[in-house]
Amino acid sequence: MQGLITKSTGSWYQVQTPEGHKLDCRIKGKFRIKGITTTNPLAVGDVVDFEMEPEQQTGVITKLHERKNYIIRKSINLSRQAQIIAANLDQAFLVVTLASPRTSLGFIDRFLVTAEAYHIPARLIFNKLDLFSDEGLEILADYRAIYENLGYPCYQISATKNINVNQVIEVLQDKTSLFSGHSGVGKSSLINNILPELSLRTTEVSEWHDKGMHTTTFAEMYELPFGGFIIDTPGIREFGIVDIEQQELGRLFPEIRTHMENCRFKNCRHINEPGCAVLAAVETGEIEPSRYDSYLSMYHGNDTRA
Ligand SMILES: Nc1nc2c(ncn2[C@@H]2O[C@H](COP(=O)(O)OP(=O)(O)OP(=O)(O)O)[C@@H](O)[C@H]2O)c(=O)[nH]1
Ligand SMILES: [Zn+2]
Repeated sequence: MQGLITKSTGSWYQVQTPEGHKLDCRIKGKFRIKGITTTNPLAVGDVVDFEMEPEQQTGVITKLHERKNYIIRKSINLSRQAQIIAANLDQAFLVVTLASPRTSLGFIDRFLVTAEAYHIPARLIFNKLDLFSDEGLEILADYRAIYENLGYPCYQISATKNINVNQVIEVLQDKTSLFSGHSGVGKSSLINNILPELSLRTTEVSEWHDKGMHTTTFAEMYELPFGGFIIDTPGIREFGIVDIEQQELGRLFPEIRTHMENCRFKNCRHINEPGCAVLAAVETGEIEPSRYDSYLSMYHGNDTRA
């Protein structure tokens, strides 16, 4: 039988059947991804085959279907292992606030670069619109201009005052959408607004806890009544990209990607090389300084690893 993993603890997986039944499953055998070592073999969004365990209410996962994409984070320990957060995503949202808490442009850029690396369309949600001063609204307009020019759709909403949330809902239908963001930006408020019946599901979560399982660091998937799924990523502070070569980093910035073809040297790092078209575009303002700063900081971050 085929199913979709909607919840995971690392040892137990909740699998949803096409009929909507949910079943706790374990894994049989090994599931490995070529090229990277992961702490968890399967994640929410994975499509799997499973069998019922004889005389049990539980199942055994026997096969992982090929993933369209997946997103990982680096493990907290130093083992260079990665944790798969979710698989088979259609799009990823970052919930951002300009104040309490303030999301930095660097953090936004890291999220976008990660999404680019995994070929996942990304969108930005600026939340707590009701709290914005006139000055705040100007900053917001500047931020939107930066990211919309790069092709990332932006939304300005209030999750609790229900402003423009419908614009977000409109792009969720029949898609699997990941939601991420700093703690306190209102991600839970937004998801509760989108899925008012979620309080019903939180009961399920506590039942799950009674089994002695930890859900805190694992993403969770919720089905939308109008088709599609949303994936909440609690406790995930930052995504990581495993094995991204420094040479490839520029390609993950759309505006660097368009200029780098014109650099004098094929292996230009866009740092201080003569004839660098990227540096020239930073000079003219065609490339936003904050974006270029993010490129440099990520480039050097990768440098320390090598
Ligand atoms: N004024 C205002 N407050 C909001 C809005 N959205 C969320 N909040 C408040 O911000 C605080 C944090 O919201 P949460 O939804 O818990 O934030 P979160 O991002 O899920 O945070 P974690 O649960 O820690 O991951 C709460 O006090 C919310 O009521 C908004 O649009 N406007
Ligand atoms: Zn260059």
